[in-house]
Amino acid sequence: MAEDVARCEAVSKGFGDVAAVRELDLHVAAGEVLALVGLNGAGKTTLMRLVLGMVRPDAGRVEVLGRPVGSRVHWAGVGHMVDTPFAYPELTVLENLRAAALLHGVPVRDVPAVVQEVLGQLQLEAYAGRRAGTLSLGNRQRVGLGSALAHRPRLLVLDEPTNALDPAGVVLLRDLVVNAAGGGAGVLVSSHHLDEVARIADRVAVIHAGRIVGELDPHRAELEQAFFAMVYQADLDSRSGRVT
Ligand SMILES: Nc1ncnc2c1ncn2[C@@H]1O[C@H](COP(=O)(O)OP(=O)(O)OP(=O)(O)O)[C@@H](O)[C@H]1O
Repeated sequence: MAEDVARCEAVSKGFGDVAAVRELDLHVAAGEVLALVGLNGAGKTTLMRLVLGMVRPDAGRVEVLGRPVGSRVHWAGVGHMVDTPFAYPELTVLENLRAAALLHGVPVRDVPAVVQEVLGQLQLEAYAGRRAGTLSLGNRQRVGLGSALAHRPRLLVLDEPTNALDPAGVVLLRDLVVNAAGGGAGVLVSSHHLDEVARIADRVAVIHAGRIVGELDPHRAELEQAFFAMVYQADLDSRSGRVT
């Protein structure tokens, strides 16, 4: 069985009186794409930020690449795009990709080839010399994805990576995610687009009110209907006191 590249055990995180993530268990195995779907405010971003060590859990344990977050996680083995795609606005696209590769530990001699490959994969060649701050949101998202992927991470965490992409970008992303998993990476990706998720995910976890309330088979028909049925049932269970 493939090793887990990310693992959450009974993880909780609150903000004031909002329980954003509640006693949540999750694992992502090497070579699989796990999609996280949920309504607005369900806890997707918070969960990803917990996995990436960007916020500290109130309770529970998060492990990345076999190490508890908070200890010596090999972060160079992780790639992510969460929240607004990160890019240094004053640097060009090429310089941003170079910086990301170096920061993620790509050996200096390999950086030019890695950057050229990513420019090609994300069809950013025409923008290589443009300052990132002058790009459209979709192209910044492509740079963010390139920065997350260039070093071939073992764990890839992408929060709604398609939200600013055009249809061509969506197709590119799909291929990149599937290829990353094919190469052995574990991918945790959130999305609001169930159709899109069905094309790339091995498993689909439904998060609702901070909990994983079930998994959907991405190959089943009527995925949307099954999603809403699961969310509705979770609300009923919670009201009837079966889940607090
Ligand atoms: N820094 C914060 N301070 C206060 N509340 C927060 C903070 N971050 C998240 N929350 C709250 O936690 C809950 C979960 O938010 P989160 O952003 O994780 O949801 P989401 O599933 O990613 O939503 P969306 O689909 O809208 O992006 C929400 O009620 C949100 O308002």
